[in-house]
Amino acid sequence: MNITIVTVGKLKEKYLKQGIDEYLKRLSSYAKVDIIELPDEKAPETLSDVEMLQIKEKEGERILGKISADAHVIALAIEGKMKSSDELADTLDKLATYGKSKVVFVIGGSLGLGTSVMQRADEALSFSKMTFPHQLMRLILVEQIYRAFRINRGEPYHK
Ligand SMILES: C[S@@+](CC[C@H](N)C(=O)[O-])C[C@H]1O[C@@H](n2cnc3c(N)ncnc32)[C@H](O)[C@@H]1O
Repeated sequence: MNITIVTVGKLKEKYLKQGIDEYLKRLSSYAKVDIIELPDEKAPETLSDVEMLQIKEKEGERILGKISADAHVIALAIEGKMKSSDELADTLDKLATYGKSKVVFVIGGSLGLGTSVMQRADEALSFSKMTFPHQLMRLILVEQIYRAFRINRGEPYHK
């Protein structure tokens, strides 16, 4: 399976980078996982609703430019559907079974994801009602993808 994580905004924190690299290393035995980091638009503190929409759509164009037509897209969104780790594992297992070998996870920037990306997404996945910074979300996501592969292989993983 080819997994791509498309993210908006730079990963600046060294401690998060180390954690992400560790999970990418572990994941390399199970799947090809690539991270595409896209630049974010400058977002000053005070923005009108229209300006916010414009920023999200500009970032959205960049995101959509990285997604091929045959990919299954999972957009990370607070208002998406919550899943257990077993359910995410099952989703990835079913996609592999039905020949969907390209899976793209999308993490938005500080304003979130725009309408065009949400419309392209095959599903929206929520990690809780809480808001996580995009950099931390990247680490949480790679850990959960790793956990999913371990679950699907029936391999032990600390609870
Ligand atoms: C700082 S958050 C954006 C917050 C923005 N106000 C919103 O409502 O989407 C950056 C990105 O991290 C991801 N994210 C943050 N918290 C999340 C959660 N609880 N579940 C799923 N994705 C989340 C989303 O992709 C979001 O676009």
